[in-house]
Amino acid sequence: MSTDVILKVAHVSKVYGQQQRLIDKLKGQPAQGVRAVSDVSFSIVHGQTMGLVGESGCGKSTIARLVSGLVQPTEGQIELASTPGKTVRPRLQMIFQDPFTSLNGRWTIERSIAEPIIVHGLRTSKAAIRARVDELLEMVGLSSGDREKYPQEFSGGQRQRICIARALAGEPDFLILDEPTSALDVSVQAQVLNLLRDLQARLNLTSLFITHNLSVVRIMADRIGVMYLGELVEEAPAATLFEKPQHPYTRLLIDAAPGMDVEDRALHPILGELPSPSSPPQGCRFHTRCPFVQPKCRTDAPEARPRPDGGMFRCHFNLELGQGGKAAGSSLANELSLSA
Ligand SMILES: Nc1ncnc2c1ncn2[C@@H]1O[C@H](COP(=O)(O)OP(=O)(O)OP(=O)(O)O)[C@@H](O)[C@H]1O
Repeated sequence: MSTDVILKVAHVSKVYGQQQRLIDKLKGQPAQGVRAVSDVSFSIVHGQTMGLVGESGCGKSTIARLVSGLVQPTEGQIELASTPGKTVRPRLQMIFQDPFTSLNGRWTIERSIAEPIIVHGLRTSKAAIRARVDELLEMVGLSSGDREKYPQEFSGGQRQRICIARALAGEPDFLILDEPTSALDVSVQAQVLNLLRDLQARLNLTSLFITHNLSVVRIMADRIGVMYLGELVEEAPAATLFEKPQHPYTRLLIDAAPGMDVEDRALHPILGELPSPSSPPQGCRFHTRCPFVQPKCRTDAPEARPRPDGGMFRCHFNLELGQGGKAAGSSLANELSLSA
């Protein structure tokens, strides 16, 4: 692995529940598994954030669980390295969606934040641990006066700040943030995102940021991966992905997100229903909803193709803006065309 690659995910797949159910056995049917993640590859270099975006059920949280080691891949490899210059085993911390269940309600804030410091032996004396807890509280916009309080005494946004302080207390080489602001009031989301952006820059954090919100991922990530039915269908630097999406699904998601406000919480629904991950369509998985579908798409699964910016996309065709540009009232399929 090159020196500054912290996370490398190579051809990873995850099938849940592959054991044959009795009912299927009696009916003579094969075991049915949910292929939650299929042949996903990406890398994250030191100091960068990769955003993973996609509709509910596309496999984002499964990627988080695979990277954190909570579940094992059915196929493929995941390698995690330490920050350049460090010699200890790489450390990973997670920040979850729900700050209400992520903290132990019987522990003071000080105990919650001090625990990773003690477990990893990062400070040893009582005074040094306390000083570090205070420093972390200040870093996330809270104060040393909050040390003796319990999680119940804080609002959702404040609790998420405490979860962030606790995650940073372990001095992780890698952070996974799984929908860290989705459970918060809209007014609080932007504050927590601003804090995370500030910390990213100050601490040169390396992270995987999972969200179903396109505007959030645009603000937070250096690179973005777009997932559809367990597959990474496009991956590219954030700026160029939004400028020139190559996969029809990415293009439709961007087009369907008016205004791109942080408050704009969910991905806007796009045409058609999401097929079941237990029986994904043959050929290109997106063909049942693609406005540009061609006969080949129904039979052949597209390989990953390179983008000029070093990213990749999985489509047999090239997406091009039509001659007339964006005409009012016309459908997306009329504005864009595919070329082989
Ligand atoms: N433990 C499990 N056993 C069986 N199927 C599972 C399990 N966990 C997830 N799945 C299935 O795998 C697919 C991917 O789920 P996953 O939670 O990774 O998606 P997601 O994109 O994170 O969705 P959400 O945003 O709703 O959490 C879904 O069809 C889900 O029902």
